[in-house]
Amino acid sequence: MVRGRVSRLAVSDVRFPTSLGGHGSDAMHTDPDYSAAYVVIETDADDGLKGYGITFTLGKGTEVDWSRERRGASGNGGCSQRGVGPVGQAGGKASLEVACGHEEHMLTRGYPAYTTSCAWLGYSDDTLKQLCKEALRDGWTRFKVKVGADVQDDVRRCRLIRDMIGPDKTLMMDANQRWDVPEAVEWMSKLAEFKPLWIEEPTSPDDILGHAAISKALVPLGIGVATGEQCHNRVIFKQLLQANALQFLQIDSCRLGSVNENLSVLLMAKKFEIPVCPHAGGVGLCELVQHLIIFDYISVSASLENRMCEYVDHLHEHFKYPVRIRQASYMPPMDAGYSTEMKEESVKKHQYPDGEVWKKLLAAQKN
Ligand SMILES: C[C@H](O)[C@@H](O)CC(=O)C(=O)O
Ligand SMILES: [Mg+2]
Repeated sequence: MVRGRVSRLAVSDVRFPTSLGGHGSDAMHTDPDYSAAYVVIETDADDGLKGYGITFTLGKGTEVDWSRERRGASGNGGCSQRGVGPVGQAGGKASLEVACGHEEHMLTRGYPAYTTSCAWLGYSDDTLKQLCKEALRDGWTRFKVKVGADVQDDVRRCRLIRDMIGPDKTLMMDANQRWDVPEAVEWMSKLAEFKPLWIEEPTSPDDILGHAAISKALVPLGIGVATGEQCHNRVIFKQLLQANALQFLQIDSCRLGSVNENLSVLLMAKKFEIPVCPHAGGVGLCELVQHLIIFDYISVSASLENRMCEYVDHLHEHFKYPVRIRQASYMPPMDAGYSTEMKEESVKKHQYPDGEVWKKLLAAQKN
């Protein structure tokens, strides 16, 4: 039920200097500062009802989103008044019981995750080894490594990570759109010995037929194609599915405009029997997408086969309701809402360019 009317809208340009540590770096984005256009919508409701929205960017992109949101054009973020949807609305006693069983599974075991935190492209070999060691100790069994800038370097780093994690753990690779179609096939034939489950974003995210050609060429190597983190609407996903262009579908909670757009993609993936393995990380993407993927399991796909959600171990401390990871799985959020709300103090400190953190950094750069 709607309570109150919108009385104020505040947009903040929030940036985190992740580039300083090489976090988030890949073949295309060598020095990203994980950032967000963060929106707070106030209402005149008696109980002080507020909504929160977020759009993830790599820094400069916030300027674009910021001006759009001030004009009221964006709807990418989630207003945090809803959590994982009510289970068992599918109708009938049988489906209600199945949904309750799946809900129970989530509550006890959580939703399986993989980590990207060990192997950003800008990390040294020593950092990669150390982070793999720690991740294995913490129970991680699925790992993603960034590739695509230099093939010899990729061979070395993939060998390193495969040696660290052993032959039985799952390895994924992510090229962040760096290649053209023939290059993607050639490059992956050189990395096939490391047994990747998928190559992610092998080429331009808009090249649907290119993805289809790569998918076809990689079948004999046992490598799937994953994509979706840059797909901005359900029509692109529809065409990717129709063209057999992907074997793993990666929704992104902020890139797709609204929860509804995400839900329609979940339904299409179910129809085409393609597993959804969401993109996450960035600023708040893990917090948001956990709701969607747990909903997918309970109410849409009802399967965990070949499914996992990305996890990146940065910036959760800035959220009021951060994700909870246990044994490499997302434990269902227990608070109402879409987990979008950031801590006021974090927003204040990281405002660009006037927050405390940026004032210091920008002054140091001048000297
Ligand atoms: C620039 C981002 O860090 C990007 O590398 C993230 C990504 O591709 C992923 O997590 O997948
Ligand atoms: Mg990616």
